[in-house]
Order: sequence, then C-alpha cells, then structure tokens
Amino acid sequence: MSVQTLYWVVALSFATFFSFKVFRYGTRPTNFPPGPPTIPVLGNLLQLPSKDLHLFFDKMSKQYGPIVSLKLGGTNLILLNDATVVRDLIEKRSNIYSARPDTYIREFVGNRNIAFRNNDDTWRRQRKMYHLRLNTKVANQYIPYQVFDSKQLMNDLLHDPGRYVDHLQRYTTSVASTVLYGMRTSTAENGYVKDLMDWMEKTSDAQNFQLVDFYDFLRPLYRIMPARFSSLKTKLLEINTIENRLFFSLLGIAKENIAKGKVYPSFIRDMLLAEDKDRMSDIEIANNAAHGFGAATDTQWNTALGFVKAMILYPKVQQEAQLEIDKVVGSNRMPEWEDRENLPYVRGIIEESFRWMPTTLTAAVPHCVTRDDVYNGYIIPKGAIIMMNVWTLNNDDETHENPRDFDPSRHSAEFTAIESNSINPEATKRSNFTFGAGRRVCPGFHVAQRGLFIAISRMLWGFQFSRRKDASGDLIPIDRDAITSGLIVQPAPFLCDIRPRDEKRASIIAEAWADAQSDLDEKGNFTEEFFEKVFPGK
Ligand code: HEM
Repeated sequence: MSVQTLYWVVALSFATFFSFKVFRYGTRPTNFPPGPPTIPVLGNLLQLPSKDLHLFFDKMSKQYGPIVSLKLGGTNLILLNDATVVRDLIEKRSNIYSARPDTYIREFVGNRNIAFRNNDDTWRRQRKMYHLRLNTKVANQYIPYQVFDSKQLMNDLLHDPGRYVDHLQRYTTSVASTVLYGMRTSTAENGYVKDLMDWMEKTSDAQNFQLVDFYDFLRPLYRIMPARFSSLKTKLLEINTIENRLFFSLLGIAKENIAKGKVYPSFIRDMLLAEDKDRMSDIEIANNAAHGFGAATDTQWNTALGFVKAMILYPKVQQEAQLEIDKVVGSNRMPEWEDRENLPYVRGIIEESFRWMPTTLTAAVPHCVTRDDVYNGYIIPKGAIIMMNVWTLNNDDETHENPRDFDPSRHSAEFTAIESNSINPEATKRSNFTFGAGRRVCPGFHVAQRGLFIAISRMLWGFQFSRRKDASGDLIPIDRDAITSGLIVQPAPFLCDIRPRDEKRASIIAEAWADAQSDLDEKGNFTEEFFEKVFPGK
C-alpha cells in the first residue's frame, strides 16, 4: 500500500469514526427508558415547547409510561411519572439519587446554594440546620410571626382588595424574612426585599434550562467568553455581585442584633449561635439564610394565589369551608393554628391547594443520579437529570377521580390529620409531590404548612372571593389551568372580587390590625416588647 493510500485510509477511518460519533450524539441508547424519537446532536431539544413544559411532560408520560427518557443534546433527562417509581428511586435508592445536576450556575455562586449543591459534607451541614431549626416542633415557635403578619394581610385585603396579589406576596415575604432573619417586611418596597426579589428572579432565570448545560463541552468556551457576549454570563455575574453585597449586609444586621442582646428566634440567629462541630462558617451562614429566603417566598405566594383561584372557580367549596369555620370558630374571632384539628374540610383545602396548582410543576430543582443504575431493565446512566413530573403525579386519574376538579373532600379527615402527608417517604400514600421527595425533600414544609393554614383559614373566615363580572353581568372567562412559565410557577393573572363577609368581621379585622400597631416600631418591625411578650424568657 502506498503512503498516499495509507493516508486516505486513515483520514477516511477518522472521518467515519467522527461522523458515527456525531450521528450517535444525542440519540437514545439501547435499554434507555422509552421516549420520543431523537435526532443526532439535538436529541429531543427541538420538541421541548417554549411554554407549558409540564403539559409536554404529561403527554410523554401518557405515551411512554411511568418512566420516560429525553435526550437534551448531550444530557440525559429521566422523567418519573408514577408514585411507585418515585418511591423506588428517589426514596429507596436515595443514596445515589440525591445529588443535583452539574449546572453552570454553580461555578458562579461559590456553589453555596443548598438547593443546587451535591449532597456532600457542606450540604449535610447546611441541611442539618434546617432539620434542627425548622422541624415541626421548632416551626411552632414561628407561629406568632405568621399570626401577626396575617393581621396585616387581612387588613390590606379589607382596604385595598384589588391588590390582593401584592398583599399575598408581602405576607409570604414577611413570614419568610421574619423566620429567616427576624425582620418583618411591612412593605414590598422595602430596600433589601427588592434586592432579594431581584436576586431570586435572576437566579430562577439562570437556573432554567440552558444550552451550556445541555452540551458540557461548551463550558470551557463559556468560561473564557467575555460576559458581554453571553446574557447568561452577564446575569450570573450580577447574581454574584448581589449575593456578595446583600447576603453579608443581612448577616451583619443579624450579628449586630445578637451583639446588642436581641437574640430572638430566627433561623440566622440559630445558625450563628450554634456551637457544635458542624457549625457553618459566616459565609456559609449568610448563604444558607438567604437561600432559604429564596426557597420560602414565591413558593408560598404562588400556592396562596392558587387557593384564591380555586375559591372563585369552586364557590361551593368556599361555602362548605365557611360553614365549617362558622361552626367551629364562630364570627367573634379569627381562626388559629390550634383550630386546625377541628377543621378537616379546611385541611382538605390546604392539601388540595398543594395538589391542584403545584408551584413546583417539575419539583423545582431536579435531582441527579451519581452512578449507573438499572431499574426495571432500563439503564439510568450516571449524571442523568432526574425530574419528578409533579403535574402528572398530582393529576394521576387512577388515584384522583377527575383530578382537575378542586375537591377537598377527596382527602379524608384521617388523612389530613397527619400533618406531613405531603412529604411522606412512602410516596404511594401521598396526594401530591409539590414538595419533592427523598433526602432533598423540602425542609421548609412545616413552616409553609403553618403559614398557609393561618392565612387561608383566616381569609375564608373573613372574606368572600368571587369571579369578576363584565358590564352585562356575565362572568369573565377564566382559563382554569393557565400558569406563568418557568420552573416555579403561579396562576396566570385572573380577576377576582374580594369582599368582607359582613360588617362584624370587617371591624374585627380592622381592630386587630389597629391593636397590632403597638407591637411595631417606626420601621414596621417588631418592638422589643413584642418579642418579650411572645417569647418570654427566650
Ligand atoms: C408552598 C411552599 C413550598 C413549596 C411548594 C416548596 C417546594 C420545594 C421543592 C419541590 C423543593 C425541592 C425538593 C427536591 O429536590 O426533591 C424544595 C427545596 C427546598 N425548600 Fe422548599 N418549598 C416551599 C417552602 C419552603 C420554605 C418555607 C422554606 C424555608 C423556610 C423552604 C426551603 C427549601 C430549601 C432550603 C430547599 C433545598 C433543599 C435541598 O436541596 O436539600 N421551602 N422546596
């Protein structure tokens, strides 16, 4: 063979090998869970819709079954569509299904965000604080904060019902800022709250599906690329700047308060005062508190908006709940957390709000598997992104009859009496997957459960929610399932009328808020006397 022929044989072999590799890239390997046909290089990327991803995932589950695979460029995505599969993988094999996907965002924020970090030792210490400081028992100590802020919520709804969306946002934000930092949010215009909101919006955008995460060979290029050529990189740098400035200034305030002897309950105080071997560094504490704030605000706000939407679409449910509240609580006072045990229908409303309009349609932050695994004969490769298909799981018509109907009576009194149903490791016994599962299951569940029960039961006690009518008296149409886009969603804007149920309740609401003023300083924060009254001896 001449040298020239040899040259051509080698070149041709290389070309064939390379074309074969390119052709195979993005295609579904054998023994992968089933899924739609792929095309080379792109896989299923072109099939992903720009909105209503959950409906596409739902279609995939109906077509291909309880476990589905998608190829997103070079990345493998596995969808879990059935409670048994969630239990078998996320719960029972949690030793390998509890990591997070290796996303580009982690390179920017020092990888200190508990929600994005792999389940390594730092994550274990971050998470331990949540277990110790936000468990059922400790969550109870935050009830006075939630009760207090619900009074402002009720008063805001009474005097300015048209802005109910903002009022619910302020309420959930204030509950989050008090639990995490011991500082109220009396108005959403508050400087640091605006900053935190801006940070959250940017983080949520940057965490959404990104090209660089589908093709990891692009990462070195992104690293050297000037930020002006990449909107993602610009955003990530902005996030970094906000984190460095804001998180430390909030930490500084918390430390100052402690130095002045103001050591009232908050998550950041507990982290700062911890003395065990797992105590975090200041920088980790600053991040853990702020990331908890990020996880606590929109999720609760969106759930509350879902509740309002359900009330105007299902007036009989609202009526039934009010009958129950009137019987148990009466009209002389607002409901308390302690009334929960006697309000099974209202408990059903809370459970149904989590199920019916899940703000975390795809479990918010995906999991990732850390080694090759085999399930029911399918190969699940190391590094695959694992998503709980929450919308499909919550709307499974084998476990829920007519799942798109908002029907609290589908949850029995015995079932809702158990507070932690929504995070039950026996996933097949759950009504919803809105709080995720396994070792990463939402650690703020107990705080959310209390904050939402207090707000929702009080709103039902005090107000009538109804659909807006047009000039000719016809109901303005509402798309029941319309939602905003992203990985954390809320109902698409809808019109709603909110009126006090009667004069007596209106005065109780107004008086409660007028009385509460004496517990606030000029900045709308709690006075020393309030803390001493509510937490005597703490
Ligand atoms: C309705 C309210 C809420 C919903 C629907 C919700 C939902 C979720 C979901 C789906 C996850 C991911 C679970 C998984 O990966 O399997 C999560 C994680 C998390 N949530 Fe929540 N959450 C809510 C409220 C809260 C609150 C009030 C806090 C804090 C006070 C909080 C703190 C966190 C944290 C820190 C994580 C990350 C945990 C980790 O990655 O290890 N959440 N949440």
